[in-house]
Amino acid sequence: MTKIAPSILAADFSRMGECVTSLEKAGADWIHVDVMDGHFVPPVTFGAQMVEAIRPLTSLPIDVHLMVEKPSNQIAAFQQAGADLLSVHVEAEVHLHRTITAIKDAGMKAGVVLNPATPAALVEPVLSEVDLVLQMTVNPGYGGQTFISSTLKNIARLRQFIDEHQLKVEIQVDGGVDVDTGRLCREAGADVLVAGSAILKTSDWAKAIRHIRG
Ligand SMILES: O=C(CO)[C@H](O)[C@H](O)COP(=O)(O)O
Ligand SMILES: [Fe+2]
Repeated sequence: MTKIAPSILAADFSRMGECVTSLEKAGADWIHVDVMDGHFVPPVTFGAQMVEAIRPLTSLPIDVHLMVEKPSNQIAAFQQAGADLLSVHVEAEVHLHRTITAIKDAGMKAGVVLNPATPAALVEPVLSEVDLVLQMTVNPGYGGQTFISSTLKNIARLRQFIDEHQLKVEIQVDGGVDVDTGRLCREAGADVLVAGSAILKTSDWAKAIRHIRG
């Protein structure tokens, strides 16, 4: 079954705790935390302290999407805060293999992330080492953007590579995902759909999660 990872970027930040407990009740599979540093992407959001704050409120896996320069500097802080999965952008990390190894050595699952214009081939050498590959379906930095359909080709290519090599890697997609674009991503081979606006900006989160899951 397709997993749904609601992004708390779309939450009311003054009611974050309530938001996380409501998402769990509404049927979310993971909680997606978008960390932005004002350098890799223009906005600044939150860091390991947010993970520490929400960790006691949910038993769901906390899935951290690091949109930061020098992601290796953040590994210890997110491990101590209780993150389950740490994903780093291939565009932000020169020593990708070393950073993936450090994330796994710290006891977390490791993910690699591709921007829409980054060729999928760039992560193929490390796919046997990671738990997750995240294909961005918008340019990172903001919620509520329009899905970029040319990314579907990357999703299909990743699916083919993973199946051909019989790898245990989940394909996650993130950005502009709703009922319609979520279906296209599932058909292209995605396993985990991140959705912010299409869940949190509606009045019935359980219904939105059910419909996006398909
Ligand atoms: O990584 C992200 C932005 O960089 C967010 O996870 C993503 O944009 C989710 O928001 P929405 O579903 O509203 O597009
Ligand atoms: Fe994200």
